[in-house]
Amino acid sequence: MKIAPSILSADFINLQRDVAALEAGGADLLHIDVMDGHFVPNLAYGPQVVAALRPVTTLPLDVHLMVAQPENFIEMFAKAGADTLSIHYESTPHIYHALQMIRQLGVNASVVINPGTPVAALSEVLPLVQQVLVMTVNPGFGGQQFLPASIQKIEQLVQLRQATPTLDFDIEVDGGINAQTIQQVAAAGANVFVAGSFVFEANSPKQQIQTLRDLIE
Ligand SMILES: O=C(CO)[C@@H](O)[C@H](O)COP(=O)(O)O
Ligand SMILES: [Fe+2]
Repeated sequence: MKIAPSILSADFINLQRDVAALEAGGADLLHIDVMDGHFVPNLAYGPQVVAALRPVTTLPLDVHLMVAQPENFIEMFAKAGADTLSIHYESTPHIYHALQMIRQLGVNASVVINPGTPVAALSEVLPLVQQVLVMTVNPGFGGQQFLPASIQKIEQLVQLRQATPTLDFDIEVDGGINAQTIQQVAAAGANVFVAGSFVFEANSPKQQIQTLRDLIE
C-alpha cells in the first residue's frame, strides 16, 4: 500500500518546503502531474521541475504524463530523474512502442486509462508494464469528484493479473481519493493511491497521509 501525494495541490512558491513536509509526513512516492494543454485542458510542470526536485528528496518520483505523443518527452523525463513514467493509452497510436522506450531507459513503465477507456484496451500492453493507473476522474485538474465506475475496472485488472501468472503490475488510482473514497478502491485491489487536494487541504500533510493510511491498513 503506497500513498503518493500529488504536488499539483502544493504551494508552488514553496515547493521544496511542501515536498519536505510530504517526505517527513510518510509519503511513499511523489506524484508529479505533467500537462501539455492539448491532451488535457491545463498546463503543469516541465522536466526542469522534475530535475530540480530530484536532488532535494529521496522519494521515488512518480511522473504522470498527460501529454499528446508522450514518446517525444519520455527520454527528457527519464533523464530528469523520473522513477516511474505513466503514459496514457489514449495519448498515442504507438502505446506499445512508447512503453518499450520507457523500459529501455530503465524506468518503471506505467500505462494510464481515462474514465472512458475499458480495461480490455490494455490486453496487449499489460505484459510490458510495472503499473496500471486507473484514472478515477477526468484528467486535467485536482479537486474533482471520484467516479465510482472506476471500481469495476480495478476489479477487472486484479482478475486479469490473477489469471495470468506472467503479469505483475501495481494498480494505482488517481483523482478524488480522500477519506470517503480510499477504502472502496483499496477493497477493489488498488495498492498505490494518489491524493492531491486531500493531502494539502488541511494544515498538516502528515496528519492527512496518516488518515488515509489508517483507513487502508
Ligand atoms: O492527475 C491528476 C489530475 O489530472 C491528479 O494527480 C490530481 O492532482 C489529483 O488531485 P485530487 O483529485 O487528489 O485533488
Ligand atoms: Fe496524476
